[in-house]
Amino acid sequence: MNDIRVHAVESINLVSQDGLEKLIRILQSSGEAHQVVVLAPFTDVNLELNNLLHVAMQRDERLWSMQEQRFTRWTALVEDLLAVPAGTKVLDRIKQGFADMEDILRSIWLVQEISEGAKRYAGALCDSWVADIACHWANLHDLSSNLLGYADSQKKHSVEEAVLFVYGAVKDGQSEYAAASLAAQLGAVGVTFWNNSSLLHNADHREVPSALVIRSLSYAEATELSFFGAPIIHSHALVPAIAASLDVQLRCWKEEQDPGTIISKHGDQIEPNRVKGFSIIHDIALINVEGAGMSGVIGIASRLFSAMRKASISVVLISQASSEYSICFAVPEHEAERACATAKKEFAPELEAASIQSIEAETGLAVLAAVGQQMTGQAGVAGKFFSSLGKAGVNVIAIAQGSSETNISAVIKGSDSKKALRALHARFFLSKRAISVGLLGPGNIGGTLLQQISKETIRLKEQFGLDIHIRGIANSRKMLLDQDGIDPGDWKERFENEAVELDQDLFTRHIGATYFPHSLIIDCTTSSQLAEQYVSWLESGIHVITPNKKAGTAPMEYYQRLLETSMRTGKRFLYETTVGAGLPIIWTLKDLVQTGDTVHRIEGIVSGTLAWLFSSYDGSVPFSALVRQAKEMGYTEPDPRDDLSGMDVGRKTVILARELGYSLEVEDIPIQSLVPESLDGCSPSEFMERLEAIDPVIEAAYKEAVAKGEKLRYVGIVDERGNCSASLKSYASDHPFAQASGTDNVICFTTDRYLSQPLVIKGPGAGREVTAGGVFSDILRLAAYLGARI
Ligand SMILES: NC(=O)C1=CN([C@@H]2O[C@H](COP(=O)(O)OP(=O)(O)OC[C@H]3O[C@@H](n4cnc5c(N)ncnc54)[C@H](O)[C@@H]3O)[C@@H](O)[C@H]2O)C=CC1
Ligand SMILES: N[C@@H](CC=O)C(=O)O
Ligand code: NA
Repeated sequence: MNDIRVHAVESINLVSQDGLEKLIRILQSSGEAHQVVVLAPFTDVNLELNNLLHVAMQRDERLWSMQEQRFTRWTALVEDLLAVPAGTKVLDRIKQGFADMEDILRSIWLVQEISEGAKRYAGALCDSWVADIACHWANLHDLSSNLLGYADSQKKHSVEEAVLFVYGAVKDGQSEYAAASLAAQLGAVGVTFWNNSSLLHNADHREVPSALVIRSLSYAEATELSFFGAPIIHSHALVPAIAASLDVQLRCWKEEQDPGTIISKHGDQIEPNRVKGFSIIHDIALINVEGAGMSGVIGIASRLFSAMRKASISVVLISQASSEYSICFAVPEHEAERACATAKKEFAPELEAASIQSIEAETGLAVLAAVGQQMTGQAGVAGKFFSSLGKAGVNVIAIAQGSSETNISAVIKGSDSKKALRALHARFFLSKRAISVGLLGPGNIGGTLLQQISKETIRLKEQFGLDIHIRGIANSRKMLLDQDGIDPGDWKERFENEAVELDQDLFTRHIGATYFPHSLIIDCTTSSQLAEQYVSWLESGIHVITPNKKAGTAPMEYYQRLLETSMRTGKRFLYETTVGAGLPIIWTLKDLVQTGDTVHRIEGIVSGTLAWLFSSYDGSVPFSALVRQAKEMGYTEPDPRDDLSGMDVGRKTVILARELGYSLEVEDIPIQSLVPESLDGCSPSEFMERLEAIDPVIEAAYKEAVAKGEKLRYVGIVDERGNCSASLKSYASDHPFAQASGTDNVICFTTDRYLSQPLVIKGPGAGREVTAGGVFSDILRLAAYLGARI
């Protein structure tokens, strides 16, 4: 076998430096020693040429100036691209070509008619210039090249040069057929079809953005997909390749590095998926022929379809009930009326005799097909296909399975086609642990979480099959939605440019899309209004993860409903970071309770902000200045009054007490506020401006503690009876609380098992990294529930 590969380059602009450079790169990286490039007329060149011929036919005086402009453009191009002497030779040929063209234009002008021959000649002339330029360019880049007209190439059985450019007499769209035929004739190893639009995906990637590139197909699968409207594959071009058992590569010019799809004899056995792809034919009508008198009568179907054949109506799909009471078949919608009329004419006697009752067309439909040779005889594929459609609420109007069993087809409403494709794609191709994620509040924590996810996405997918698709991000005003996923490493710019006004319902519906195996909303806000939605999110199948304390401290009635809904629906509500940020507080407590320990008392420093403020404050820098720093560092609540008022600590103690089964409300517990009354009612920004008012209060408390040789610490307590409190205390310097530094939280659990020596958890309890890390752990915990082996 010759070491030759034939390339068909369709609709690709080679007449530019970028185009030529890319071509050389591609040819140089191709493994074969000899390459044949079959050029198809570049559409723009073609359009310009057609226009010129028409102007000549209309005897429009502008013809000659147009021709002059073309000449200037072509010569400038050659001068730009090619050095002397190669350039001079090409230029001479172009000059000669323009002289010939002038003769052709004059003859058209005279006879006012454009003959096919003139068109072909002019087209081939342009192609030959493109080939000439490309050929010289390749020679200049150390690829020995030659060019040949298509007719002459038909006599070739070997290729000597590194690259042979074949041009001319190939109509647009047919270069692939010509290339495949030439490849067969030359005994090439394969043929590559280059297109300029896209790679071949397992579903239309404009409708299913997460569609994947199909890597291998058998001839039968490729033919079937092309019949069902898959772009890129032209089944007629496959014919010579199939006859010669050639491998066919489908590649995209815009994605030079991607190896694309290989179509080969045994291509169905390479990829593990039994279903290779989904395709859809839009604008279909279903013609229903119904009548009790058809049952058992021989020849009805054959009369019907031969009538369609005679009328040249292409029948896309046929489905007949086994009762033979009805036959329905799909035709292109624009043929619906003619198909009905043809059938009515054919069966006029039967209609008259009422043995056929009706022949009617239903329009606005689409045919959806699953294609894959390995589906054959596989129980369950059809079940999965139809149950996915059912779950997505797509009504199946008719069903057909090709006798080759390479496809299963369903007729559905055209308006359902996007929904159907997405549902099928998710079910057949997305990992079972693909999660549609919506992030509310891309601030300190949410923003850092996105960074962390961005760094780990690939590893999580490879290691655990966990496929995180961030499909929505929203702040309090705007939202960014994306079907496939927003790159978490690059969300900010997209958010700034593309985000639209926030529509909470739309956001939730988008994240909860049924065609994703799992959905999750991460609430990184402090919003109570959002916390009130958790129950409905869980009800609609969306898991919830949050560092927001508002749901955990909502009125008991709602809180209990939330837990009950999570239990009943199996959708998770995870909130580890609501106490002690990333520290494992909630899960430790749950473990103690669930393993039968009795928790008597929880006492601790649970505010990272207050911990940092009191361990940093020594009177040298005003307390207010430290508060500003704490906010800068991302320790405080969005409104730092939530920390300084003790409310944040109060909320955390309530969350812990509720874990122990106590029923209580935040409003009912004593909380000591450090915020002077004068600052209570002002706005958050005004509060920050007038923060100095807090300094005397703290200074006095600090001096008092120092006088006793103690340190100030703000602590939360859940006592033996479940009473909670939050207050500022002072501790002797050998007390574990006094020794805490930075944002350290220190939480002591006194239990039956940890009685004389309480169980102590200590570590940073606020900050962007640790908190986002804690939220991320909750995501992985969720993934583990969903079956990931993490
Ligand atoms: N900062 C920390 O160390 C810790 C924070 N948390 C909690 O994490 C949450 C987030 O805190 P930060 O990131 O520091 O706050 P932040 O102020 O930096 O970010 C909050 C984000 O929420 C958005 N937002 C507010 N209301 C919204 C709404 N209704 N819909 C959509 N977006 C809305 C804001 O636009 C902002 O993007 C809070 O609940 C906080 O209590 C929990 C543990 C530690
Ligand atoms: N502002 C809070 C953040 C964590 O919940 C704190 O300082 O602890
Ligand atoms: Na925690």
